[in-house]
Amino acid sequence: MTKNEPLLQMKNVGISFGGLKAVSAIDVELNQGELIGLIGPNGAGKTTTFNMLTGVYAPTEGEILFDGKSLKGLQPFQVTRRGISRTFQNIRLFEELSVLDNVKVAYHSLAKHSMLSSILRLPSHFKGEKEMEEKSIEFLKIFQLDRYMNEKAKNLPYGQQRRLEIARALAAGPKLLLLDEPAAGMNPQETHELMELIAFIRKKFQLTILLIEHDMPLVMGICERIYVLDHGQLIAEGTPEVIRNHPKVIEAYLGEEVAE
Ligand SMILES: Nc1ncnc2c1ncn2[C@@H]1O[C@H](COP(=O)(O)OP(=O)(O)OP(=O)(O)O)[C@@H](O)[C@H]1O
Repeated sequence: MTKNEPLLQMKNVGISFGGLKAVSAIDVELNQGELIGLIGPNGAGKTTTFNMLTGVYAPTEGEILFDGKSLKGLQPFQVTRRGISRTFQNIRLFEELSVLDNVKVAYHSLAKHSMLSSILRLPSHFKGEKEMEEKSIEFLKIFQLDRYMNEKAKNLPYGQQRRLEIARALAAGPKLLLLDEPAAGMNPQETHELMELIAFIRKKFQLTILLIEHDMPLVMGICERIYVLDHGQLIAEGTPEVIRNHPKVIEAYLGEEVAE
């Protein structure tokens, strides 16, 4: 990737499920370090877009370039290794595992030490394991979750479970972080803390972030630019100010949420 090239380029990317065009030839560009929103009414194609970016679905049209290289044909774990991590709309933690193990699992998926050394329990395995544990604890500290590290994930309060999901996504060392409705189900206080956390991790880890969110004050408050999807089409793109006043966006939302 040259210095001025976007980190992510979606060129005419779309996908059909049978007769339904869920996403239709969209163009999205994210520059290194940007925090960008992806909004739209229910069923607009936002999560489907994330699924195409992470190798869950293969686009039926267009191409996706990440860090200058095509993502075509990659499986989700390969996309993670290239540097794209995500969280899910419905929290997906290993509920019965400890908070610490939930983060360690993310390291395991990237582990450099070989399967053989792990089976044979060679010294390199223990070194790798110890390093993973130390790094995982570091992440938990950043998210103020270290005091819960031996607790089962399912026992954490809801807002903390969402934070743990983000911690786990970050443990994979992404360049691009995709957050799918991270504030869903949070109370205003938790949402406010989440906004601060997103701003903080973005700086600390020099991340580029794409954020799906229905909480308009949150999106308008922290995103530099916003893409708006409606019925699988990209209907607008621009700064929060532009989006707030965009006739097509107001129409898609029936003028309510965005104008507030
Ligand atoms: N695997 C699939 N098979 C068939 N249709 C699908 C599949 N995945 C998504 N769709 C359809 O694609 C459209 C877009 O769905 P998507 O979940 O991306 O919307 P969304 O914008 O994320 O909505 P929400 O805000 O409700 O989460 C919907 O009509 C949905 O039913």
